[in-house]
Amino acid sequence: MNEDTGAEYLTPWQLSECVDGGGVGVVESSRCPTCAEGDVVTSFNWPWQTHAVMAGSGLQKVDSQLVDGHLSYFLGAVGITGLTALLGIREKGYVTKGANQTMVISGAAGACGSIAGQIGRLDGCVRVVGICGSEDKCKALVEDLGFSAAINYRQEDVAARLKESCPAGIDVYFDNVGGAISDTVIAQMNNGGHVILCGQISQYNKDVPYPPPLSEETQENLQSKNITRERFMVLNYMSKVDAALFELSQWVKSAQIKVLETVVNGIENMGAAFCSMMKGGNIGKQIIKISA
Ligand SMILES: NC(=O)C1=CN([C@@H]2O[C@H](COP(=O)(O)OP(=O)(O)OC[C@H]3O[C@@H](n4cnc5c(N)ncnc54)[C@H](OP(=O)(O)O)[C@@H]3O)[C@@H](O)[C@H]2O)C=CC1
Ligand SMILES: CCCCCC(=O)/C=C/[C@H]1[C@H](O)CC(=O)[C@@H]1CCCCCCC(=O)O
Repeated sequence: MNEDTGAEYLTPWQLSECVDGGGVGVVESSRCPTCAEGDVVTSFNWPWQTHAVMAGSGLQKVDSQLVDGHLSYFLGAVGITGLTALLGIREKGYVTKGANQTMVISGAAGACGSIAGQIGRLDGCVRVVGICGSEDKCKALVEDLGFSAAINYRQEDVAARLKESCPAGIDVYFDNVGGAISDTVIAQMNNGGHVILCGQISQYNKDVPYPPPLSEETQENLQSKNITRERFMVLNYMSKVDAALFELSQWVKSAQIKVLETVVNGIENMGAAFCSMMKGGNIGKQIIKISA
């Protein structure tokens, strides 16, 4: 929403132009050789409209069998969110089966975080601990998604609860939020650990570059313990997308990954749903359903 997004892959929304974001839908009629009526298509630049005329070149055709007809999964678990979780862990997490690793995830009950924790477990971490913003979210992580433990950062002492729930320290940290939560996690990481620098949502309203600068203490912690913390951006791994989507699809279909969504009906509720998501009103992927 800023005049300059600071990221070359995202252009700012313009006043008086239609807002856009990730979307999925069905082609109603087509004059484009690559899209036919009935095709299911997705785009990162889907206009917030009930109907739109879109250029075929900006649409990706998808196979609805990959999600057993549950089209919204193409925006979440079997889409950019699932890819972010899977490729983030595989490219930057260095998870190794049999290595007895503990993974911590911040923003753990959100779209990326809820999938990342489940993949951490499937890839071989022996403990997976989530940090999130409500008791309901903590309950969902442990009881529905199989996390080892969950910490409510709004009500609990995060440092003390991490000590309790990660008795062997932290080896891998999937960071969605940055700020004080991440400083606390990094302080308890083991030598040779890995931070997956996925996002820093707690800092997005500040006028700072990405990634936001770290405190001296946290920088010193990373250096002295030889912890890697490399920037991860899903768009840099497009050659791996097809295989990754197939893997995510298989996990979702076989219920090895459970998908959480918060669904709001009606285009008139899109703005409110977006703001709610930024404040933690969602569990899993925030979806707005425009029509069946
Ligand atoms: N690197 C990449 O390629 C990509 C990175 N991302 C990043 O992944 C992260 C998660 O995105 P996404 O899954 O879409 O969104 P989520 O579904 O996780 O929704 C955002 C969540 O962030 C949490 N949150 C908001 N403000 C704060 C805060 N100040 N401190 C701690 N938590 C906060 C809220 O949960 P709670 O109730 O727990 O506070 C909220 O539900 C973001 O940082 C995003 O930028 C996303 C896509 C690609
Ligand atoms: C033009 C297509 C963009 C598709 C990639 C994507 O999904 C980006 C999503 C951003 C969303 O619009 C808001 C965010 O928080 C997402 C990504 C932010 C990534 C954090 C920074 C990563 C980096 O630049 O290193």
